[in-house]
Amino acid sequence: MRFGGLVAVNAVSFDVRRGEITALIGPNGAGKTTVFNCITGFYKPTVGRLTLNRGDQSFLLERLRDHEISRRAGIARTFQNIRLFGGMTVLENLLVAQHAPLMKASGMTVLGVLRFPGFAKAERAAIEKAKGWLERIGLIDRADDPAADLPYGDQRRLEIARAMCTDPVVLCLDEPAAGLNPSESADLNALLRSIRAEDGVAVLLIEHDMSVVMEISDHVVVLDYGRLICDGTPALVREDPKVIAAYLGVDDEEVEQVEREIEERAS
Ligand SMILES: Nc1ncnc2c1ncn2[C@@H]1O[C@H](COP(=O)(O)OP(=O)(O)OP(=O)(O)O)[C@@H](O)[C@H]1O
Repeated sequence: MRFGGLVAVNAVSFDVRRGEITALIGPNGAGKTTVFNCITGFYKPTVGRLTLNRGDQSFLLERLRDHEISRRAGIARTFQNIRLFGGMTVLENLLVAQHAPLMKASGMTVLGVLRFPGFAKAERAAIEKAKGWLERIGLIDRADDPAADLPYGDQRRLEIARAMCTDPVVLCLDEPAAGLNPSESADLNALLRSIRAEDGVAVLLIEHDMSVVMEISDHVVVLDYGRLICDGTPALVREDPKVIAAYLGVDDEEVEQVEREIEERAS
């Protein structure tokens, strides 16, 4: 992905698998958000291919329009800053996420206004699904409160539930643990683990909090200056000299020295 003369992401290739949590990490400016923006259709990569395999269907994401990436391919995302509809209730936020199927069931409004049975059924199903997610994230008692009134950690989990209400196959989370206290962070980890176990979704997250990354991810991809420098299990990534050097801000020529120091410490 180029921005004028700047190559923000260069020849990066990795897989994200269903039923796994993949963390995308790297120092500031490494290109993580740019990768997210390419996957979710905010940017069209200058060169390259993003393939999503879903059952026997295959989607080339860079060729789809933004709304098709969420609706047809099944990719959902959250942002670094919370983007709930603060004035809407907690429940309404989850219904908005189901707007597309509801609009279809309402025959683009007409059947909805006339309360056709098909629409009433779809509406009930949407409310049931929303309530199911509120049970899962422990917010059913706050269903009718404005979303903006929730504590920060609850808002983060509500955002994830909202993304899940679109029935995604890939859930992209941009720094979900940012600003959370340890107890909120533990609740977030539990939610992500349950999504991995119960929903068969591929979770891709950008995260700076290494305790979250090491605790919940199955697979870690590390970027530095727009290039992929490591791709493997948390244990492998933690010991990789290139990763340690990137995080310590070590120059390229000093990487060998860091490698030697790590080997000496290990022996
Ligand atoms: N729209 C844009 N126009 C020009 N340059 C951009 C644009 N978006 C990102 N960049 C540049 O691309 C590089 C990668 O930025 P990106 O935001 O993807 O990094 P990041 O790893 O997400 O960083 P952070 O951890 O700070 O969020 C940076 O040099 C950034 O300045």
